[in-house]
Amino acid sequence: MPFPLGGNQMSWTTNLWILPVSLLVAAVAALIAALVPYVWASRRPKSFPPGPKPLPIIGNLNLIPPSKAFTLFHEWTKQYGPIIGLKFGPANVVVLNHWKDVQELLEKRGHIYSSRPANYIANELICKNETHILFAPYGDGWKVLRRAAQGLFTPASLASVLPIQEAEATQTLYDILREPARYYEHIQRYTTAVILASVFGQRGEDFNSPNVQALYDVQNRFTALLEPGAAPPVDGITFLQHIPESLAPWKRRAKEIRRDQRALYFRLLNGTKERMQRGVRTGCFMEKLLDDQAKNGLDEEHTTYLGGILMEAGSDTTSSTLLSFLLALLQNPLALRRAQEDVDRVCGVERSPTMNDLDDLPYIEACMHEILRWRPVAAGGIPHMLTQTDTYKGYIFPAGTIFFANTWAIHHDEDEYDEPAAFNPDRWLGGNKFGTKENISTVLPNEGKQQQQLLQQRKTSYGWGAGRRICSGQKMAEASLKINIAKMVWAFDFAIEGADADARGGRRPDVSVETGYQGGFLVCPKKFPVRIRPRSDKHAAVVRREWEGLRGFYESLAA
Ligand code: HEM
Repeated sequence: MPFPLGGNQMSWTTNLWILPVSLLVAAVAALIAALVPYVWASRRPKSFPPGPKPLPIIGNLNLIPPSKAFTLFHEWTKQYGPIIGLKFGPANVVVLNHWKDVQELLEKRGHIYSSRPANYIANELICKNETHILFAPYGDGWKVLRRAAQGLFTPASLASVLPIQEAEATQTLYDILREPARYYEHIQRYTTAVILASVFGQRGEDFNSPNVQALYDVQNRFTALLEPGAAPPVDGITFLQHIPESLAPWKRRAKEIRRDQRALYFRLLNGTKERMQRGVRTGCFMEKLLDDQAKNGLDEEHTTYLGGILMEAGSDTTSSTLLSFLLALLQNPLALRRAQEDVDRVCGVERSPTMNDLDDLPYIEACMHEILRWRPVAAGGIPHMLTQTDTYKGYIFPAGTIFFANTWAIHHDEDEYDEPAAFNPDRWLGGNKFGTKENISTVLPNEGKQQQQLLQQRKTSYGWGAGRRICSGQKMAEASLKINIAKMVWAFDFAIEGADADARGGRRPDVSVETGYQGGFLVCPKKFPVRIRPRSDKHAAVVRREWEGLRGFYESLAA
């Protein structure tokens, strides 16, 4: 039957030609119809904060680099001010670059600024059923997970983890003494081993241990898949979610990550369960979680994932920060000497620092604050989503707007900090609680009440996020950072590889966040050349002796 277009005088060949053209026209019309809502949605909303002009459909995505966008946003503050409004396709995005706005919005108005944006790959393909506390939307599911997680972070639980953190830091010194060239892996091992022991009661003896390896492998693949460009923009242009798996390699990758992640998390949980069945308990967090499963309202799946995700959240965040610290020492050798004076004053050469010493080590504390400021590990912030329309400083933020607290800009603000690009722990001394320029954070009596209140609520670091989603593991991470910083500077001299005694010459490492750091979601230095030597034979002997003394402790944990 001829195609009824153009009358009966048309030949059959013309009809055959018209058929595909009309199909094409219909397809193009359907595509245009499908895209119209996206073109419409990529326009800037009314009274939105200033920002670059968006393009149809993609909005400002053409301007956003695949990683380290936080430095670009910081740069843009000169043009647009501290609150920047952007369009990521149809999504409204606001970047907050000043701590005061983070405090006013994410913190004070936390009841509406605490959800997470849709993340199809993380929430629907990899960690289904709201099992991932970091990605879960604000609501009952997240609240149950958060409440259960808090069990690990009560003062009593945190105190019970301190001996593990100290023991693992002692092993890290021993590992670095034996194999200084593998310093990077030894530090990565430390953070995973602490969570393996405190959460699962299991041992992460070496970076090559199967569980440590499996964690970093799955974690790296997971974060790589979430990087912009690794998959089509399925959260903005949602019909792309329906691409069949045979045409979507990213779906296959997600499936494989899910398979390997589940295998690891269930293997760990089963290991803990088997040990409990044999009547052996280490007091780890999973034991409590399994005992209280009914009370916590967590099923097997959510219990397993909570443990696994604590390991994810606590591993490369803390290790990347410690690695940045070593890099910083190469930029500022004076800070190393000052830190060594601090620990020597308290410990001498007979023993390395312990948890009990930390309150007497102000320079070590200053080093921790400074490294969190200089190289905040989640520098661009973890996105928060607004759940109802809000107004602020004359702007209107529609419900669903995504907020980033740009920690990089907050902590590199030249109005707040002297020479923000320099690693200088001294800025935190002399009672300077925020490491800021003189007097800038002082609460003045003649200041308005609201301003006074704001200054009183200021956080030392915004590197832990803000509001109801603030990092649950902050206290645990701080203890890890301080004990490792204290022990490492006590035991070793860190210098530029190939340099003379005054650290002149040699292979200068690249400290630039742009070029010396890996791409990706977390700010982690690339492996850098560093010469690590024990400060003396005596220091080396103490490191060996202290490690030997802890053998029994390590053996109490399952391999
Ligand atoms: C230097 C180390 C660490 C840094 C800088 C860090 C930073 C952060 C940041 C920025 C967030 C997002 C906060 C927000 O959305 O406002 C976060 C969330 C979280 N962190 Fe950490 N973190 C660290 C270590 C840890 C450790 C050791 C643990 C646990 C063992 C942990 C557990 C969590 C959890 C469970 C969340 C999810 C909170 C939620 O969405 O409700 N973190 N962390």
